[in-house]
Amino acid sequence: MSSARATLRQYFDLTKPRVVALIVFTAIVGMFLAVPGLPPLRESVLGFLGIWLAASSAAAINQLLDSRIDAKMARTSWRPIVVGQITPGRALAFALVLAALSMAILVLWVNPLTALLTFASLIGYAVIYTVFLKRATPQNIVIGGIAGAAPPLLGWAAVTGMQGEWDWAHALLLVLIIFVWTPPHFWALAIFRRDDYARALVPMLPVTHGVAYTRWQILLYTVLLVVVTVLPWASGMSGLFYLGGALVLGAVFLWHAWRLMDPPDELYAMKVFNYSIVYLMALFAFLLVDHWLLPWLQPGPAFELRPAG
Ligand code: HEM
Ligand SMILES: CC(C)=CCC/C(C)=C/CC/C(C)=C/COP(=O)(O)OP(=O)(O)O
Repeated sequence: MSSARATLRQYFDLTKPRVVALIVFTAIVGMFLAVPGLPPLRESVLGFLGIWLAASSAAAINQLLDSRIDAKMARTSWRPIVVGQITPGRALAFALVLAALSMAILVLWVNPLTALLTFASLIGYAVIYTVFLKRATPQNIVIGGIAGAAPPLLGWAAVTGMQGEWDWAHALLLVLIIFVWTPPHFWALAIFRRDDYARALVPMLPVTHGVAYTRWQILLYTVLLVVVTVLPWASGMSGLFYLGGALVLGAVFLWHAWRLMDPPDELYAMKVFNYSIVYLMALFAFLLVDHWLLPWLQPGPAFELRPAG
């Protein structure tokens, strides 16, 4: 690889691109669900850019502030700041440029509310979670999960400005789904990587309360997740196509969480973690496709019984 390409790759890695890709996808689904038909092109594209840049900036700040922890963990010891490929000063400058670009785009061309909510999410993850919660309590990822769960609300706000009567309720329902999904997502990985966290003195649940307790918590949150994912259908936001998909995906998640109580091997926790990612991606894809199918699947006038005359 040429050195310019290698450098580009290192800055790209600094933004946790795969996590941010799923985050941005949930924001895009929020945009589509916020309005009937297609969302306005200008606000969608600029909103997408602003949210993507902010999430990338937050990820870079996280790597900057966490570099000493990352250096102690096998999973993260390759990261560009840890191995000296990017200096802390350059990482900070890079993150500040991304954040400034994001805020400029959102304030000038989307709306101030989206900018404010996006900025709060950035601070929530990059500072409140990374600097305080992560090092302080095993509930770190539950509380910190609010920032990672916010993107559907950010997308919704970008295209509506939250002017409609039901905007907050429906957008917060999507946030609630990701919020409840985060503990099973993360704790499955944390079970497998518990030695890493113990070595780095990070109080993650499997370290502070043990693996058996963490497995119960994963099962509990997965049950809650299945219940919460029924709400978009129950509230009339989504249709039967979504409900069917959510129930099948949820049943598989429950089966995994149940098996994790007495797993066949150590690697099973990673299977659950990998499934959690497929689950969220597919769940939001179901929300999106259902939104387009809804007008066709709901009985239209052709099916209505009208009184004669
Ligand atoms: C506080 C909340 C969260 C915590 C603590 C957390 C934690 C983690 C960790 C530790 C990893 C492994 C990353 C690595 O090895 O580089 C990971 C991977 C991942 N997370 Fe999360 N996560 C959270 C929220 C989210 C959210 C909100 C999303 C998306 C909506 C997400 C999507 C992903 C994806 C796609 C991966 C796989 C990345 C890869 O394959 O490189 N996470 N998460
Ligand atoms: C503006 C906006 C939408 C912000 C979104 C913030 C964001 C990128 C959230 C992702 C959460 C995440 C990857 C947590 C990883 O935990 P960790 O940092 O403890 O994991 P690590 O050990 O892999 O670094």
